[in-house]
Amino acid sequence: MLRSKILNRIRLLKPVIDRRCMSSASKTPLTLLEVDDKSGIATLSLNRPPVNSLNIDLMNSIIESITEIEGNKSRGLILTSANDRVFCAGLDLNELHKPNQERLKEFWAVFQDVWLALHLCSVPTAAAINGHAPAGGCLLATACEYRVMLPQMTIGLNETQFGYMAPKWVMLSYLSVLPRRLAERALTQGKLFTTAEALDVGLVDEIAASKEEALAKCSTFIDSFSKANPLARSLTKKQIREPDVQKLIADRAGDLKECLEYINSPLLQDGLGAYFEALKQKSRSKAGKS
Ligand SMILES: CCCCCC/C=C\CC(=O)SCCNC(=O)CCNC(=O)[C@H](O)C(C)(C)COP(=O)(O)OP(=O)(O)OC[C@H]1O[C@@H](n2cnc3c(N)ncnc32)[C@H](O)[C@@H]1OP(=O)(O)O
Repeated sequence: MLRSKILNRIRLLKPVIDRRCMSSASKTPLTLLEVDDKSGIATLSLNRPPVNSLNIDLMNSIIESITEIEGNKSRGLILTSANDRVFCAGLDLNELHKPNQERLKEFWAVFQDVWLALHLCSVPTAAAINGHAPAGGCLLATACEYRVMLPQMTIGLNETQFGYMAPKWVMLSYLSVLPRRLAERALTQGKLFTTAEALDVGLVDEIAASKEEALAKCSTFIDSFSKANPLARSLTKKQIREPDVQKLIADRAGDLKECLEYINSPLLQDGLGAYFEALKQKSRSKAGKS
């Protein structure tokens, strides 16, 4: 009785996800999903060159893969990148800069969905962070239960550096990993932590010398649940994560409204435009040098 009550409650908490993965214009798969026959662990690799920036298609592809992993009885999920320099560059700035308003609404709803899907994923989750993970990339990593990172990369919620304030639920993801005082300072500074700093403050759990080692450490973490009953484990995770999730689910429309106003404000658009242009300039001068 109690169990079915809890299950019903959890079902209500789960976002309704009814989207099919859309292929990009180039028809390359935006995510690669492999399930290891022996271990039963699924590895989901982000595969949107050049930097796995999160557009609607990539986020839908992640959601679809998570749904598949939950349905196919995988024992755990490892999130990683097919790119060996960048785990995920965060939200696709093309979606935020001078946006089409209808598309922006869809984009924000899918962004909320992808976080909810990963944050509430019923199987154990770990991120093998084999490249830089700024902003939305950091958010994906912190939605996972465990993080292993390669040396000499950066990770953090750097939104204030390009003029944005992260939404409350994005901040909560940080607060679930970092002590409050540290999270406040890092968020207000828009700090990007180096791998060594991230380990020091507990933003990542381990450092690995190679992607293979990171994947192995993530598998070991997932194996650590072998003695736990899967249903009891997933219900426990959801109960603990519920307060953060409820804040967003209870007011998705309010979050969307706030974000649209915020993104469309001229000051933010100007700041974002300058930031994006500087990124493009840096990329051009790098290409010129090589
Ligand atoms: C309510 C307001 C919204 C709040 C929402 C809160 C949550 C998340 C917000 C975000 O995620 S916004 C995105 C923030 N992302 C960043 O600040 C990262 C920016 N990128 C980088 O720092 C670097 O690109 C990198 C990830 C460290 C990789 O460096 P690398 O040297 O390998 O590559 P680059 O030469 O810099 O870039 C290659 C190519 O990719 C383009 N690009 C990079 N990042 C993005 C991006 N986020 N969106 C779109 N495009 C991106 C970059 O311009 C280059 O393109 P070309 O100029 O060569 O065409």
